[in-house]
Formats: sequence, C-alpha cells, structure tokens
Amino acid sequence: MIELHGVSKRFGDTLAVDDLTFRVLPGRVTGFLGPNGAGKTTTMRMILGLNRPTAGTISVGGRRYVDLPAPLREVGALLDARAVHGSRTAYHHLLCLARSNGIGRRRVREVLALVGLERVAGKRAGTFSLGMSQRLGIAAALLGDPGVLMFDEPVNGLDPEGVRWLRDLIRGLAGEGRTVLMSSHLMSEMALTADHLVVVGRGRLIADATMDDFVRANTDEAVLVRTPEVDRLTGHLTGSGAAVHREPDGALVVSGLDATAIGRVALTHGLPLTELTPRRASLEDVFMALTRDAVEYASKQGATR
Ligand SMILES: Nc1ncnc2c1ncn2[C@@H]1O[C@H](COP(=O)(O)OP(=O)(O)OP(=O)(O)O)[C@@H](O)[C@H]1O
Repeated sequence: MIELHGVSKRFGDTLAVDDLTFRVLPGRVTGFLGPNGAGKTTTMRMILGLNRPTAGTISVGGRRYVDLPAPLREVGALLDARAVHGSRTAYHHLLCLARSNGIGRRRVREVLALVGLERVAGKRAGTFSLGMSQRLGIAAALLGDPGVLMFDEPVNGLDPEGVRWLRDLIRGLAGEGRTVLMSSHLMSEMALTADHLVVVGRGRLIADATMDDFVRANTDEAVLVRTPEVDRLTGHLTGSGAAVHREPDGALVVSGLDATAIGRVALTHGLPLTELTPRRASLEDVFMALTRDAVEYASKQGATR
C-alpha cells in the first residue's frame, strides 16, 4: 500500500502538489490522472524519495522510501524511460541495478524475457526506440519482484501489440495482489486498465473513486431511443414523467426514465422500438468536464470553450 497524508510540494513560486491525501491499495490498478502539470510526476517522485515533500508524510508498505533496506525489492518504478546510461547494453543496465540491490543474474534474464527484449539484450540502450526503452524501464521496475509498482506514462511509444501486452501485464500484477499506480493521458487505455482512479488538478485532489463510480457519478443518465412513431412515443414518455429531446436525425434522448421503463411504455401502447441504448459518458468525457477548470496548459481551442 502507498499512503500519502497532507502532502505538498513547492518549487519556488509553483505549488506543484497541494495537500494531497490518498491511499493506493493492493490488488487493483489505480489510475493516476490529471492534466499536464497537475503534479503526477512530482507526486510519484516524492513517493520514491527523489523529491522531498514541503509538507506531509508518505509511506510505502508502512515505511518511508528512504528507510527501505532494498528498495527495488519493495517498490519498482518506471518514471523516465530515457533515463539510462545510453552506452550500456540493456543487459548491463539491468545487471548494474540488480547488483546494487542484491539481485542475481538469473532474474535479469527473466525480466528481459518478460518484456520481450531478450534478442536485443546485448544492444546499447541509447540506440533503443521509445517503445523499447519503455520495455527496458518496465523490466527494471520488475527486477526486484516488488509488491508495489508505479508506472508514469508507460504506454508512450508502444505499438498496439505492446499496448495490449502492457495492459495484460499491469492487470496481472494487480491480480497477484500487488499495489499498482499508473499514470496515462490515454483515457481509453486507462478505462480498460484501471479499477480505481485518483484524479488531480493543479496539485489538488479532484476525485478518489472506483472507475465505475467516477464515471457514473459524473454522467447524466439518458437513454437513446429510436422508433418510427416518434410523435406518439414522445407524447407517452412525457406523459410518464420523462424529459425527451429530439435529435436532428429523429433519435430521442430520454432522461428521467430508465431503459426498462421506456420499453414498458412502448409495449403498453404498441409502439415499435428500433433502438433502446442507455447512454453513458466515456471516461474521457468525464475527465475533460471535471478537469476543465484545472487545465494549466490548454490549447487555444480548449481555452475558449
Ligand atoms: N524540478 C522542478 N522545478 C520547478 N518546477 C517543477 C519541477 N518539477 C515540476 N515542476 C512544476 O510542478 C508542476 C507539476 O509538474 P508535474 O511534472 O509533476 O506534473 P504532471 O502532472 O506529471 O504533468 P504531465 O502530465 O505534463 O507529465 C508543473 O507546474 C511543473 O512545471
């Protein structure tokens, strides 16, 4: 488990992290979301003891990172995939890390195989593509077989096969009971990977909820209905207390009644339905709506909305 209590971090005039309190629990993937500059990387760096909090406390498995005797065996992290000695081979890079934490050569071979880099283990890391560097960073995170894992934007640079592989790997790690915290700007991927979300904006906590609750709580439930009998169905639905909005293509967007109730109204009056689809916002829709005010570096188009 990772636990943050009242954590803040100031860089000069910038309050990068502002009084964050949350827990990352084992056995599930926690997605760490926030617009650019929201403080995600700074928070992860503080968890790893790379930045010292200005205020507050952080513990990993009940202890501060600096108090962990063999940190790689407790916490594995991918923060910056390019942060390797470019002249070292992938194998040598991992071997150096392993040695500093009392981990044997066999494990180095194992993690290279796990991330699919066996064939290029003897190549210099500086010649790797971004996707290969990400795989090497993931191998490094897994080296000590740690119970806590953090991945900052791990999907960057991966090809579609790699994206799917990483999703399965991350879900598998959580399935084994590990604590997994992962940031990504790819909302569709996050929706497929994470069970729980911690959302930040301008350094502050915006939400800490399960994926399902987060989307449901921020969605206006509505049902998309199509029928050849638009006027009659609209009349009966409004008569039953629903609000009905007619789209230009003739579809009805109905709120105030769920799909079952709408189906019943149609059946009672003998009106055919050609579509009856509960509408739910996507994670991306909800994220954009909730963080709109917290976006620091908006594009012009976004800023004028
Ligand atoms: N070493 C530093 N010195 C000064 N300011 C910093 C430093 N590191 C981060 N910041 C500032 O802290 C804020 C949070 O940055 P951080 O990189 O943690 O955000 P993020 O959520 O990871 O963003 P992104 O999604 O763009 O990676 C930003 O305003 C950034 O400019």
